[in-house]
Amino acid sequence: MITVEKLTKVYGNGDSAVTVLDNLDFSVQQAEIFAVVGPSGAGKSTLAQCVNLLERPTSGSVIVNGENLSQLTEAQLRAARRRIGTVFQSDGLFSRRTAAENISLPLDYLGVTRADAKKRVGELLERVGLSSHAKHYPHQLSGGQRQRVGIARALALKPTVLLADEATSGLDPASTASITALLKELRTDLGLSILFITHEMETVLQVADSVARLDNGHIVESGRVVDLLRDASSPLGRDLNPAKPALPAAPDETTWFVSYTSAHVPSDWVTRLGEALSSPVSLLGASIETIEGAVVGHAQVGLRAANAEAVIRQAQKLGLDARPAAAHDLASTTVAAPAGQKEPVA
Ligand SMILES: Nc1ncnc2c1ncn2[C@@H]1O[C@H](COP(=O)(O)OP(=O)(O)OP(=O)(O)O)[C@@H](O)[C@H]1O
Repeated sequence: MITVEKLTKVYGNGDSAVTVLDNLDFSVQQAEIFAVVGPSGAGKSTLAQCVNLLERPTSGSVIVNGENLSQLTEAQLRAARRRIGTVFQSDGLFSRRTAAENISLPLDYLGVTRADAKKRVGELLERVGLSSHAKHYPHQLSGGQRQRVGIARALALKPTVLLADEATSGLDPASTASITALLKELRTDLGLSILFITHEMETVLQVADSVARLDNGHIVESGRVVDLLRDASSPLGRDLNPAKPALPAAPDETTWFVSYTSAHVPSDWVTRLGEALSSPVSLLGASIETIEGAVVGHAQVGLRAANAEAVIRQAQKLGLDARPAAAHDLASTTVAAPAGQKEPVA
């Protein structure tokens, strides 16, 4: 488990002091992937460096499995860092060493016997699905495979927590999907606490159980991904699963934005809503995901003459939040409905 308490990092002093991280508080539970997402300059790299104590926080604590890293001496810190596996954006592999030799490095450094290192490397290669690539050099591997080797190396000393700093940045979508799938597998099988730092919002949805948005050194919003997606008023929830292109509503219809706020939305809710309103409901577009076994997401529907309060009430009964579509609900490629149709028909 990783706990970050009132973590603050200030660079420089006096007039030139810059507060890059301001009082951050969050924790990553055992068997949880916690993403920190933010734009360039938000403080993500600084956070990563403070978590593995390559940078000393100005104040606040980083506690890993009950041990406050910020209070350790340099020697104690070197030992503590071994309990944190780190995966970086660029895999950082040694080009003249094979995949197996790269994975073996932390074990060699610790003086593990050859036989034990060989056995452990074999297990790790299997764990990341690269047993048949043990003797390949980095240039003979794809970007995703190199990153798998990087992950295997990060796991060599059996850490309980894993820090993934832009681990999928620069990978193509298929490789990203395979790395996020591997991280989820490791979380579940090994019970790892994984802190996943990224600027890629779409990857957060694929990988994370919980997420915090870092902006200008502050955590501006955080929560479990599934809860944020079910909260129709959450900007982060909206950004995690943005509206996709949808059809425009027919001239006699108004576009409504409908989001799943409950775990029990019936799969035939479009039909049921139409029946309850005694008016057909046209499905114009939808973005539905399954997270933690529950369906979450949103849809745009076209509604004909219907009382707005009745729409909201009937939708609520189905576990949905319904409101007339606002500009941010409509993807940029949507052909907007004529201006007169923005208000619900009373
Ligand atoms: N050593 C330093 N001295 C002074 N300011 C720094 C230092 N390192 C980083 N900063 C500043 O801290 C802020 C956050 O930088 P950081 O690299 O942590 O952001 P980031 O979210 O990782 O951005 P990116 O995604 O572009 O790497 C920036 O304004 C940066 O200029």
